[in-house]
Amino acid sequence: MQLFLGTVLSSLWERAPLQTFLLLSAILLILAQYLQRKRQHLNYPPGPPGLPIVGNFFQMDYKNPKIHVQKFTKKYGNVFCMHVRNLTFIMVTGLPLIKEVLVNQDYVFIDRPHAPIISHIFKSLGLIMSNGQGWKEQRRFALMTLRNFGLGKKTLEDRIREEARYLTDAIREEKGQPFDPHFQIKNAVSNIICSITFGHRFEYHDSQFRELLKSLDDVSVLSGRWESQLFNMFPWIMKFLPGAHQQLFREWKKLETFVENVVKQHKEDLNPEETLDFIDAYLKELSKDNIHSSFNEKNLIFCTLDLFLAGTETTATTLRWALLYMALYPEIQGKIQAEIDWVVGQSRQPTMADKENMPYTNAAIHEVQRMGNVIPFNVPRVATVDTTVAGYYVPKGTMMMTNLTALHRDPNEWATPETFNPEHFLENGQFKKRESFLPFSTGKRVCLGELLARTELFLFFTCLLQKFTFQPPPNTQLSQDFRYGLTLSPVSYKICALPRAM
Ligand code: HEM
Repeated sequence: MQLFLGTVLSSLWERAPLQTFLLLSAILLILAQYLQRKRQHLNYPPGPPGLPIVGNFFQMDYKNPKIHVQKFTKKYGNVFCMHVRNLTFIMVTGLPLIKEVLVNQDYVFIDRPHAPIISHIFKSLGLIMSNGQGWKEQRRFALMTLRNFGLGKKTLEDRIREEARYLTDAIREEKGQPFDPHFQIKNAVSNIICSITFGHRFEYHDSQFRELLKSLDDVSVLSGRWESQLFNMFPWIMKFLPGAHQQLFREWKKLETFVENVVKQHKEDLNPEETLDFIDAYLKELSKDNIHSSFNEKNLIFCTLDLFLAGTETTATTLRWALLYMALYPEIQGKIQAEIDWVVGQSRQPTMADKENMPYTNAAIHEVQRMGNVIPFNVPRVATVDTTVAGYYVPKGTMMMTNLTALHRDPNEWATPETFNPEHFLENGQFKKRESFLPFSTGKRVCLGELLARTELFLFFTCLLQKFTFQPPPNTQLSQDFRYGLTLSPVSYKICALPRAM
């Protein structure tokens, strides 16, 4: 049949290429409309009509997805549907619907989708992209081990404060001259999760570790490229074609090899009497020899990689936004410094106990997270059974995205949604929690590192502002431009860190 069609088409093409092209386009359009009507008939959420095979691929803005998401939300409402080849995904907007998906129907949407690119990189292992019993076991173990290594306790707080001292020393070395704080911040943040997982920190001048952080950065940027999205559609072709996705795989492999070597070293040095870090704790779990559990060496490597990736990228990006906003809003920076001086002074480092006496600083950190919005559409979920959302039919296997961007910029919720304004989190001078603020998501799959991230953000931020005033370099206009990847991050910028007079 295919051969017959192919022969007919090629002879038509030879005789009348233009007419054949028009005929084919008309057939494709009719087919697209037919599929669209079929979807409406089944009460699928509305959405832009797509082309056969490629679906809505060409209607998406890969550099700034906010643009097409905003456009389609305006046109089709708070639940709209798009598809790219055989992947169908739905975007929900607005707090009630986000809660419906992440909280009320948490067990329906508990799993992650297995789009080709996700399966290729994460192999359905680890913490972020695993599902089912394996995910439950790994998440429980990771949470317990993080607590055993000081999460929520003084020991980890002291570790972060010590790292903040290294960071302030490194920034002081810049002598108030313009510099890009990207890698110093990334190194400092990464050292916290590295000391929990690998058992040690890395010097800021360690060129090998710098290379690794660069790979992490590349992984984040390259995942947002259109070639990586094309891999989701045609993995069997894209596997052989050059492009950003191939570099993404190479950079990820470098990270994987690094962790494999660290695990190998830990196996050689393992002392049954001592558990020094996450890898040691996991190796001991492996020695329990429960063949039915999800604990195995491959999963150890992927859990460690996930902690390294998630524990570095998001928090470091948030802190980069924080310094940028401080330089852009000197008055707000001045108020935060006044609060730090009043509550902490200059003779000691800030501690977590200071937080409750520092409502303005706490509000400013929340505002950095609202404006920075580092995970704009949350990490995707998938419907594990057929269900309905807002009355629309959502079949099993549909990818579900939750629109945190619209939530964090909702003009009905925030007085000045597009402007940095810590007052959003204050009431009568006291810190006020906001329901429409979900940077760590919510429900059973909420960010596993939320407590760690909050502790790091507060301590790094206050320690830096205690010692420096951040300013744009002379005659320079700092921009709030961003780049999309695994996280939404500011484009590289240079800044001056002027030591504060003591
Ligand atoms: C400002 C910093 C951070 C932000 C904004 C953030 C945000 C998020 C979000 C939105 C999710 C998806 C949750 C969902 O699907 O509902 C997530 C998942 C996750 N985060 Fe974070 N995160 C941050 C820091 C961290 C840190 C420091 C760690 C390190 C321990 C971490 C580890 C994870 C892991 C392992 C997951 C996957 C959880 C699962 O699927 O069960 N995150 N994070």
